[in-house]
Amino acid sequence: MYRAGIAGATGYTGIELVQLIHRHPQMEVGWITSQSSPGKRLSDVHAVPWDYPLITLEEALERADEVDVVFLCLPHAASIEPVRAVKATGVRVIDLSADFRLKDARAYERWYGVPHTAPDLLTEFVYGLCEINRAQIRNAQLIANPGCYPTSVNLALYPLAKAGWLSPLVIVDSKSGVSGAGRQTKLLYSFTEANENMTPYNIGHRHRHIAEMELILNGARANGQPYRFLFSPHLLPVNRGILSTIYVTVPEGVTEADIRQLYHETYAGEPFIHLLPPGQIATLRHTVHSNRCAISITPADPDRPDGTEYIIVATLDNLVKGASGQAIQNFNIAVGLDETLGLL
Ligand SMILES: NC(=O)C1=CN([C@@H]2O[C@H](COP(=O)(O)OP(=O)(O)OC[C@H]3O[C@@H](n4cnc5c(N)ncnc54)[C@H](OP(=O)(O)O)[C@@H]3O)[C@@H](O)[C@H]2O)C=CC1
Ligand SMILES: CC(=O)N[C@@H](CCC(=O)OP(=O)(O)O)C(=O)O
Repeated sequence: MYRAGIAGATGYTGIELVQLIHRHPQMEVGWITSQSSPGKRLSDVHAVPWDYPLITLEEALERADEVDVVFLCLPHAASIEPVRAVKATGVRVIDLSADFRLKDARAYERWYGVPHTAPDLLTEFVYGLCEINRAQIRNAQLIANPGCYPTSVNLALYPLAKAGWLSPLVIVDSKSGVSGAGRQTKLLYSFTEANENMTPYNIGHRHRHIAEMELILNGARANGQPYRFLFSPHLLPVNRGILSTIYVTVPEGVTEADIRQLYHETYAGEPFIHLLPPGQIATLRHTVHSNRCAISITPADPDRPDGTEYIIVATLDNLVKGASGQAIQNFNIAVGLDETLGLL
């Protein structure tokens, strides 16, 4: 049995991890932390039947060697020092924050607005996008779990980028459920503000998740100019789920059948990629509460069979494939378990 420590277990990704670990036949909870409620029990904070004691992060780090893996479910910038402490014990780390996703400290500072205090560790982390980086994830000690929006966009576009069929300007329109913002009290995320409304935010070339799209999709491209991303996220009044609508133009002569074959070949045998057949479009219900990413491919104009414009729609659950489910998948791959354990 593998024992897991969860830092930030009272947050949305943390409580999701606790639930997933309870379904996992070879994992159990070691210790869990809270910033504001140490001394209480998990069942005092969440409506769950598990009353693990909540301890401080400091105490947890002293007990890092009691577990086989530490999941860090902390706000950005709060993971950096804990990573140093856990790394020194040799225990595996899966960081759900963005602190170790980028390879370059300047990019981190540009997108996150603060200098990175452990730039030496950035290149030691593997970017845990399971379907794309599986080989590097095997046996990795330090794994940076991807962001929720970029998981949807990168899985949706990776086949096109790798084939050199992705147009240089990538326009992405995404919607996220409110849990994507974490368990916070900002007015924008209150029920009365979010409900019966839809709010675009950080639209264009402003959102920090563009850095992860650049990392994976520019990395997949064999040659040519880097892609330019226009990415417009929206706050959608549902609890969970991400839907990304992506507008692409493929080269002349590439047919819908070619594109479908490319996606089927790229994702052959992938347990968590659901490619929708012609005529179907991915919806939130295809993926909420699952670790799946659903992808649909739709020619833009039904009257132009030789048209080159397509709309790719990708959906996932931001707390599962977009966070804690992918973290478990990463753990399974890293230690050599069947990667679907606890996730089906
Ligand atoms: N929500 C989502 O859909 C996704 C989130 N992520 C990333 O995962 C991480 C966690 O997100 P999420 O679960 O939503 O966040 P939440 O705000 O819901 O939870 C944060 C957790 O961290 C604890 N905490 C807060 N500040 C500190 C601190 N300074 N030191 C130690 N513990 C602290 C909180 O404790 P308490 O509340 O008990 O005080 C809580 O347990 C973030 O980096 C986020 O960007 C990634 C993908 C998707
Ligand atoms: C709705 C909402 O606010 N979503 C968050 C994304 C949350 C997330 O995934 O954070 P990471 O950066 O760790 O990936 C946002 O747009 O900032």
